[in-house]
Amino acid sequence: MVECSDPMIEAKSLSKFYGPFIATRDVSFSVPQGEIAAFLGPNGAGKSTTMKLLTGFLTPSEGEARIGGFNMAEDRIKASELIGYLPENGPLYNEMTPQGLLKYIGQARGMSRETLKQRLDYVVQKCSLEDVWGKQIGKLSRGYRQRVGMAHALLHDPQVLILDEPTSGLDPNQTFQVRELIRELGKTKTILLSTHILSEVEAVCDRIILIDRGRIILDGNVEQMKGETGQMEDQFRKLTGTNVAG
Ligand SMILES: Nc1ncnc2c1ncn2[C@@H]1O[C@H](COP(=O)(O)OP(=O)(O)OP(=O)(O)O)[C@@H](O)[C@H]1O
Repeated sequence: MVECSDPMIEAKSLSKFYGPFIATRDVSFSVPQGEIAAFLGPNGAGKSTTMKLLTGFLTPSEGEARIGGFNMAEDRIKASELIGYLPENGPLYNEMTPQGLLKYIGQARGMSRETLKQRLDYVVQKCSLEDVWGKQIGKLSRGYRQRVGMAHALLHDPQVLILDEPTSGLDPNQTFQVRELIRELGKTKTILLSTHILSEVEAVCDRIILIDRGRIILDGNVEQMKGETGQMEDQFRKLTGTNVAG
């Protein structure tokens, strides 16, 4: 367990340019230990790009990503060990089964047999994977693939979770279950999650970071996000000038 006086998640002036196109510009925020922060913004605002920069899947054009005080560019292995990352669409190995994939990942991470068994039991139960444990991932529904991705992110019991639309593709029962799981995990972990479901934010998050066209336009609590009308959707529309994504 890293005891860290620095923020657990820190974006410092992160910019990502694709040729002349600016995906993110000067994105700065930090999430302290034990906080659940929502990362909101319209489609194409730069949420996934920022999450990929924070997790080291993309290299920033400018700026710095820090996890648990470790600079992702300089201490990538130490920083990565602290992170569980649920990417937007996989990557999952379609020809493997959840059982095969998660065992393989646990072994690659150097887990002992006993620890791996305990962690597999935990993620199977928490992510409700019993029914699909031996099926090919490529043949699973979107919701089940999402749950395998969540199990992948949780397997090594990381201190920091970066979850890109964790409830996307889930039915209402599963959405409720994952929300409860995130709430439970938030008691001990630091979480940054992106979502388009504003009710979810109110239900689980302490903090809201809103991005639009690559720039942070609000960083505050739920009350600040509700604004004058007391409705997050109104404030979202007002600040981003677009329709609320559903
Ligand atoms: N490899 C790339 N090359 C060029 N442009 C890219 C690339 N990857 C992302 N972009 C662009 O960067 C912008 C930000 O994309 P990003 O996926 O981060 O948005 P997002 O906020 O996660 O959107 P969504 O809510 O739709 O998932 C978009 O305009 C996207 O088209």
